[in-house]
Amino acid sequence: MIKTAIVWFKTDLRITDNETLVKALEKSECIIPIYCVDESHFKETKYGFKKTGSFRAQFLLEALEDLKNSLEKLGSTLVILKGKPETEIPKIVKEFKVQKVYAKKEIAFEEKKTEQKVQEELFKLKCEFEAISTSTLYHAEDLPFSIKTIPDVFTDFRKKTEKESKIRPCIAQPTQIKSPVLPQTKIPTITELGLELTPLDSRSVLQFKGGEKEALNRLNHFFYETKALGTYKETRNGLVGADYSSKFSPWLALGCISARTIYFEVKKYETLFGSNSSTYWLIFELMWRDYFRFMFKKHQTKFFISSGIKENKKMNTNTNATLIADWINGNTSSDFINANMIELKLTGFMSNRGRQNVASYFCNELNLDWRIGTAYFEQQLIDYDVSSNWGNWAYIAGVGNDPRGHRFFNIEKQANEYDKKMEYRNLWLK
Ligand SMILES: Cc1cc2nc3c(=O)[nH]c(=O)nc-3n(C[C@H](O)[C@H](O)[C@H](O)COP(=O)(O)OP(=O)(O)OC[C@H]3O[C@@H](n4cnc5c(N)ncnc54)[C@H](O)[C@@H]3O)c2cc1C
Repeated sequence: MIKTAIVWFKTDLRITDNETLVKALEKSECIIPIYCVDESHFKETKYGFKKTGSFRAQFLLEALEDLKNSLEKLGSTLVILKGKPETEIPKIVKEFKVQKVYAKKEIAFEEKKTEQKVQEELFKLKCEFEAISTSTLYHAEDLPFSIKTIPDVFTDFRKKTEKESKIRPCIAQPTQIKSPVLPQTKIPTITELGLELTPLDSRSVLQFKGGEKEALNRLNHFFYETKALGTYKETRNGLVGADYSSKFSPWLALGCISARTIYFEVKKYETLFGSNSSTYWLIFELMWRDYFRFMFKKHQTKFFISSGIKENKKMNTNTNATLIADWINGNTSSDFINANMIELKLTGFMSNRGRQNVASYFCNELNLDWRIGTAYFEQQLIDYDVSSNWGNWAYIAGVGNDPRGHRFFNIEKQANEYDKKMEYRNLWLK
């Protein structure tokens, strides 16, 4: 038994189905829950956009507040550290004679690099480190493939995985947490992060609020209050309103809810109200989320280079600032693109249908370097998730996992099909 361990929260801001937290509690007498506010997450990237914009930052701060409250109810708290994890975590290790640090396992390049740096510093202090995979529906070890042999075509991955792999049960939340006397720390304000709170636009699909409690409220609303889950497959290409799709993405991105929790709740819903193609389709979409994560594990940094996972494919390198600004501000020649881009700018959210269209427009009609559009999404999206964002963009740019090679959306046709009555365009353009 270890005397004191740290639980380093990152994008797993929940206490239910959090294996990292539960494992640390099982193996140690007391734990120190920490979160590191790393300034570099709020700086500009090489593409000239912020790494985190105000919508996601605000959502993150709310999620931290909620996690802190939950931990306090269990007898502990959340220690907020400000600075680089590799500098700040060792300070706590020294002060509290911590023997082991538990954290969520990372898959993307920058996050893995930080994980490594922390590990190196801990090694010098003879402090152990364990990273645990907690963000996917299927555990990587339970897949019918090794990471290297996961097919580059989603359908091949899905069919075999559905047939041969099982989803592990959720892990119950702890009932009590023992911690040493910990310093009272403050969650920063959005201004302290160098950002400004953007007032909520009344046309926003939802008043997103960060935290596990809000994630569960949203699940309850979508599954039970409205039973919108039962018609999800028919409504999921919608553009207006809260319930055409689940809107789980911001909570999933920060780990306020686990994909497994959603899965088992779908199973419960199916027992109560029956299964249909809609209940299945939500799980199907969660498998896409898993897939991009596993693709990141397989191809690593390739998703950040111009040719993506397509060796040496020549791509547009155009960085025309006027075209980019017109796309961002909704000043293009397409009213459908403009409506979507204005929604993103003013709310931090855009439907999946919208995302596909604006990404295709950026790559295929404006012929710009796809990574610039991706980086703008990274700043702006309330639900930004490294693998889902870069993976989907690469897919549309024709350098990712699209078996067709290159998808070209006919924007006018899409607008006529999905916004026949101009309801969406009128909402954002008038
Ligand atoms: C260019 C582009 C960029 C995107 N960037 C992101 C991103 O940064 N973060 C993000 O979470 N999703 C991203 N998506 C995927 C998808 O658009 C959003 O997950 C979805 O619109 C969120 O709304 P929802 O929660 O109501 O989805 P629902 O339709 O209710 O789906 C349920 C969940 O399934 C997952 N999911 C659905 N579609 C996809 C998909 N295509 N890829 C991966 N996971 C999916 C999400 O976790 C989602 O919350 C992107 C898609 C495109 C085309």
